[in-house]
Amino acid sequence: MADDKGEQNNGILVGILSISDTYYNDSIGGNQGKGDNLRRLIEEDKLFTGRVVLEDIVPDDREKIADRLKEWSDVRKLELVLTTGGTGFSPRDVTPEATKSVIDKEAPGMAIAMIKGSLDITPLAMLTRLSCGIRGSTLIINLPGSPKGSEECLRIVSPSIPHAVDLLRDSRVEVAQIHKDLLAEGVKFPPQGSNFPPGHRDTHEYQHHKHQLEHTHHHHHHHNSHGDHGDNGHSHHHHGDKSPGEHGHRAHGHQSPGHHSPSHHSSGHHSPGHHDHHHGNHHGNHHGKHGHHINSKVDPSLVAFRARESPYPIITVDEALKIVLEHAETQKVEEVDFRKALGRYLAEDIFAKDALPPFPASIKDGYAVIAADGSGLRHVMGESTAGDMPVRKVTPGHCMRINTGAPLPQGADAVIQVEDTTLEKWTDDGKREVEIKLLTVPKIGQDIRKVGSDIAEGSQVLCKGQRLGPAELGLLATVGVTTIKCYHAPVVGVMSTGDELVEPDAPLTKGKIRDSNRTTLISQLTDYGITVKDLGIAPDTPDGLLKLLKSALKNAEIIVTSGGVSMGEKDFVKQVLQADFKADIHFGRVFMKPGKPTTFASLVFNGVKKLFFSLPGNPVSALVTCNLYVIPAYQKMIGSPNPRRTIVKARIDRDARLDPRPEYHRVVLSWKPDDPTPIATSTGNQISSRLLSMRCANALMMLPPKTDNFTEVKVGDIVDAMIIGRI
Ligand SMILES: Nc1nc2c(c(=O)[nH]1)N[C@H]1C(S)=C(S)[C@@H](COP(=O)(O)OP(=O)(O)OC[C@H]3O[C@@H](n4cnc5c(N)ncnc54)[C@H](O)[C@@H]3O)O[C@H]1N2
Ligand code: MOO
Ligand SMILES: [Mg+2]
Repeated sequence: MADDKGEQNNGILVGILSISDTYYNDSIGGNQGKGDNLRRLIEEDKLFTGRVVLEDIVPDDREKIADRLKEWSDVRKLELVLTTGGTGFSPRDVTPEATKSVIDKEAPGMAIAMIKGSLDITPLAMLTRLSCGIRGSTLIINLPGSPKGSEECLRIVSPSIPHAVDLLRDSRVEVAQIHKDLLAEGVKFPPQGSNFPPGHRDTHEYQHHKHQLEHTHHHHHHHNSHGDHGDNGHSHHHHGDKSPGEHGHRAHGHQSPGHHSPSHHSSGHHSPGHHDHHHGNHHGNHHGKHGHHINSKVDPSLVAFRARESPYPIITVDEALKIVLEHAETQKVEEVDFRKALGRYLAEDIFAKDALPPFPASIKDGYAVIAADGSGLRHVMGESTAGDMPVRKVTPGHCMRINTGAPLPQGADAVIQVEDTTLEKWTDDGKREVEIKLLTVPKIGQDIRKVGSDIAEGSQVLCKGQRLGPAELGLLATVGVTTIKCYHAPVVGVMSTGDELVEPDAPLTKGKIRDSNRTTLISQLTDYGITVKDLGIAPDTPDGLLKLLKSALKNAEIIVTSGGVSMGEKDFVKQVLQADFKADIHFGRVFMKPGKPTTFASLVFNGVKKLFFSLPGNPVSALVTCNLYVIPAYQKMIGSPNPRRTIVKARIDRDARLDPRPEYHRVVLSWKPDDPTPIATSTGNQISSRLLSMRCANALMMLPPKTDNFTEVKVGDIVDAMIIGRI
């Protein structure tokens, strides 16, 4: 597994990196042939058995050189990288510095040999600064810039190169072999998927797993035969790990020996592939404030040992949501000021201590009268306005001006609205009404709200478990209950991960994209009244992730990350959660589109249960899975009796082909005048990188997975749609 036979037969895989400002500028649009002499030495003169597979020119720029060296060793997996140029004394010469910044180990002997050999030829060799070393399993050798100098130096070190490369290859094979042997001896590596499903952790299962570790293609009967192929063009059909709805047994992926398999039951031996030295953080931990180094147990250099199939069983959305809701425990009750309680759930019943209205109150602007007087003339004796209690009593033949909401004066038993009266007599200055005429016959109680007619004294106005929206908070204000018992509202921390990410206001430099997930996730959560903590961007390194996640634990109870959960060799989130935090990974894959690598984990920190939602990095996947899992979990924690999303029926506006995975197709729901069923208008291309497919979407049309007989839905079909936005 560690070595491809073909590679060995063709000799050492070599890259030649020329470093020169001048050559770089001249070379734009075409390689100027710098480094050709070295290629000839290898391929024609056969200095050693090798093949030059990559050649490039970069300017004398430390970062550019370092980036290329990292790419060639980590991604391109070259076995030998020769640099030529940038090794002198001029201020622009930075090749040795760039090299030193990326290598794990120096190989000073090679540099000494080259300098010693060159000194025999010219004393000017004293001015050559060369660095050689090893990054991962790649040997990097600096050579001088001049064709003559570089050739001489390569000749000097070439006898040692094949053996050096062999040793680096061997170490890979050896590590793999050691772990294979350990497995054969029955050393307890954590069983795969041992956290899932939660009810299946018995010893029997565990033993069963141990025996299965090497024979991983282990099929169980599924009730459901959907394979999972063809997602976004990655259409490898794996076996064994695609078992939607699989109960009772976990699916088994292929265990790579150095891979941290998903478990917290690690018996002190959780990192079989871990070397006892720690690598520096090659990628620069840009969050390091104090220069304090935190070391993750995850070794980022073991690229070759990453799992080639996900060890996490794929589970259905229903199962995933059930697990999430089981772990999202309703929080403890706390007292809060009602002004801070919008969106929260009551943990107590609320009663009215007073009646509303507390006095008989007028419903109209008009006159308080005695009904028995009938219609006709009344002498106006004064007024009752809101906010005052009238002192005078209405006597027969009299009336009192009254406003809406004002207390009914004593003696009166009806209100006549001003529209039903005429003014008969008034004072010359126009300041006083003296006599009016009622045009209608008043009835007792007319236009009067009785005491307690809105809220009776002592009655229950709110119940435990009700959500506090605007009206409910208004009721609390009305009854004067300003401190209430609610379920604790956890703080949600939101973090992006990825070396490619820059802040939205930053200019785009090479290879970078702007971080949109923090914006979408923070906004989505804030929209639900959630207190959100922005945790920033973590780099794609175990150390960087560890550091940011550690601080996240102190600041948040639910931690939402995006990115770094799939199969990439830089996808370290799951490994760090498991190896460094000993987190319980409840699931690591869900049979859905988008959102397949959605990961959910928990751990107890300082006595508090913390939940981790590690959402996929694709912008749509992150936002959809936040809606599907994070929001229901939060709702459950703050006491919602019904935390699941609302699902309605909708009519699809076009034909849509089904995906092998159940799809959450983004739509805009709208209503036509004569049709009670909403129309679901698709947002178009549903690829999970396309955030435009979420634009204005207020629902997710829940399309079933494709089967042999059922491959598409047709325009006009009625489908389930999950409401995720304002309707
Ligand atoms: N070999 C396989 N590759 C992939 C699989 C798989 O099963 N096997 N699954 C694919 C699926 S499905 C998804 S979804 C993605 C999920 O990837 P990760 O969660 O590991 O995320 P990254 O690799 O870090 O990023 C994916 C993508 O999203 C962009 N991204 C990440 N963070 C942000 C952000 N904050 N703002 C904007 N864009 C972001 C990132 O640049 C990548 O383009 O994996 C598939 N691969
Ligand atoms: O396709 Mo992934 O499942 O985009 O989220
Ligand atoms: Mg990835």
